[in-house]
Formats: sequence, structure tokens, C-alpha cells
Amino acid sequence: MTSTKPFLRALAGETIIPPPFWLMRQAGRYLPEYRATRTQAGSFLDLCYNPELAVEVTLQPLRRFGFDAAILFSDILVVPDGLGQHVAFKEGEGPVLAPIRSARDVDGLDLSGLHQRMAPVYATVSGLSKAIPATTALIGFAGAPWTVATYMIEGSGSKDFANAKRLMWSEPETFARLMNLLIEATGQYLIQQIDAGAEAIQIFDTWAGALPETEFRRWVIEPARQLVERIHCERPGVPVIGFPRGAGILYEAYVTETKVDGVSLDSSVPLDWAARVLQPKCTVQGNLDPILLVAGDEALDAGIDRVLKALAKGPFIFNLGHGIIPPTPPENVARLAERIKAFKG
Ligand SMILES: Cc1c2[nH]c(c1CCC(=O)O)Cc1[nH]c(c(CCC(=O)O)c1C)Cc1[nH]c(c(CCC(=O)O)c1C)Cc1[nH]c(c(C)c1CCC(=O)O)C2
Repeated sequence: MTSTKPFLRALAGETIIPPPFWLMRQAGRYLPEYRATRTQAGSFLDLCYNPELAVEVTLQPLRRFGFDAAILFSDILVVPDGLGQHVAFKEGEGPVLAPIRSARDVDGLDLSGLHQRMAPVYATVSGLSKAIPATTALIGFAGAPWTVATYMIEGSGSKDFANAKRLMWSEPETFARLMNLLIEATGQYLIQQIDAGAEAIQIFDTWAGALPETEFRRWVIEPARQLVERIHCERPGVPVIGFPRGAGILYEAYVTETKVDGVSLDSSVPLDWAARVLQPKCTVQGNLDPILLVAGDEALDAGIDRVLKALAKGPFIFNLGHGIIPPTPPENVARLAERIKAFKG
């Protein structure tokens, strides 16, 4: 049965004019109504685990801009939290975790409490599936094991991932144990989101580009391949989008080997190459530079037009190359939405 939702039709391989669109981090601090709800919720994690408020902040950008997809409001770091690692979000600092640096630390993680801890997230998904407009698709998501592992091992964001890479190379068995736990936890978590009403899945591998080729194949492609296989096998018909940010020419191997239905392109991916090499293999999504949404004006229009011209001739979902940043004026997002909706091919 063909879906009536443009986002899902595009993921099934249809070329749609104007293309469906949504934006990574479409809910967030650039919206005053998000900041108000966030204050009401208390901490960021309190917001992620409050289904009523998480539904509300997911809907906020849909009301303003009419996106074709809603993405569950949560975070990739709820999974470590659900495995028993201490996770907090510090104001102005970002995530802070009790770092996992040894075999004993990995022993301390526990899969058995995951679904109980994630119950409010599943409740948010099921609330959203009833609350979103009939033509809007609902995206569930998780961080990819490598990206989640970097935060778990570093204990925070990082520039060079020195601790994560050191564990990977110096204690390969411990690192593999952590990664295998994350592959299993992430697979279960995504299946539960689908059962609660998620119609498509996106896997965020924000730090994929930090790994050399051999390790990229082992710890970016292989886990994504396993997750895609599990979802396709256990919940057939639910499409998966992969986002191996910074993968460069390894985007091609990622698409071919993981069998993702869609691939999200970061802003550095050349458009003509993506149209020629990736788009015949799967739906492409992307890849406007998020800073153009801060710059606005003619630079924004020209950037949008370049992406549309290069990618809208095949299966395509318009998005950014990475998430919206807080200084983005909401008017510029409205400008982008209008320009895409007016596109005639
Ligand atoms: C690496 C990563 C994280 N989280 C995420 C990623 C992968 C995608 C990417 O690279 O952007 C994914 C994410 N985070 C959030 C969503 C919600 C859905 C959406 O896109 O609208 C999604 C899909 C909300 C959030 N996640 C976070 C916020 C801001 C928290 C706040 O309101 O104070 C939001 C709205 C916090 C967060 N969460 C994370 C960091 C490093 C930070 C701190 C930096 C920052 O504040 O932007 C981890």
C-alpha cells in the first residue's frame, strides 16, 4: 500500500515535487515556545522523560512551519542513562557522564532496566502518533553505537576522542563488549519505538568522520548494517535513514553495505557526486549548511536553490547537513519552508 505521507513515499523511492522536508533539531532553543516549555519542565532530561511536554515541544515547530515529518523529542544520551550510567546536561556545558574507561565500568552497565527507564519515551511516541497531522510522518531515532560510545567513554563532548580511540585500540575486547551492548540496546530501543508508533527511524552517527577507514568499516558500517537488518527483518516496511556525518567518500560503502533506505548528507558532501553515486542506491536527505539559516537573505535562498536543483530530480528529502543552532532566527526557517513549498522543479 502506498503511503499518503510524502516523507514516507520519498523514502520508498518516489521522486516528489516539491520534496518533503524537515530539519534536524527542528525542536529546540531557537524557538521561544521551546524555551518556555523547557523552563517549565526543569532539567533537559526531565523534559525528555515527560511525555506530555515532550509531545508539546515536538509539535511546536510543526505548527509554525508545516514540516512533513515530526521527530520524537528526546536525546541520543537517554540510552546510556537507561543502561545505568550517570548522565546529566549542564547549563551552557552540554552533556556530562560518569566516564566508562575500563572492563569493570562496562560490567557496571545493565540492559535489564532499559525499557522501564525508556517507558516515558515510548509514551511520547505513542502520544505523537495520535497528535500529528495525517500527512506528517513520525520519526523515531537513536544515536549510533560509535557516537554514543564516544560520550560514554569521554564523559562529555570531545574534540579528538582520545579516550574513546585509546580504549578501542588498547583494550579492543572491552571496547567491543561496550559496542556489542550498545548494538543490542539500540536495536531493542528502536523496535520498541516502532511498536509505539514510529514510522521511520534515523540513526545519528554524528562522529562517524573521526574514524580511519578500517575502524569506520568495523564500528560505523557494521553496527549500522546490523541495526538495519534487524529492523527490516523484525519490523518489515519501516524505513531506516543513516547519518554517518563526515564519512566523505565512505558514504558510498555505508549506503551499499548497510542497506539503509535513506542517507542523510552532511554539508560537505558534493551535490553532484551525491546525485550521481548515492541517489541511484537510496533516497538522499540533506544537506543545507545550518549556518545559512542564521545568515538568511539571498545567501540562504541561493543555498536552498542549489540543493533543490541538484537533488530534487530523484528520491529526496530536504534537510540540513546538521542540526539547527540556537541563534537561528525562526523567520529564516519560515523563509526556507516557503521557498521549498513553492519549488516547481
Ligand atoms: C550528538 C547528539 C546529541 N543529541 C543528538 C545528537 C545527534 C545529532 C547531532 O549531532 O546533533 C540528537 C538529538 N538531540 C535532540 C533531538 C530532538 C529532536 C530534534 O531534532 O528536534 C535529537 C534528534 C534534542 C536536544 N539535545 C540537546 C538539546 C538542548 C538542550 C537544552 O534544551 O538545554 C536539545 C533540544 C542537548 C544535547 N544533546 C547532545 C549534545 C552534545 C547536547 C548539548 C549541545 C546542545 O545543547 O545543543 C547529544
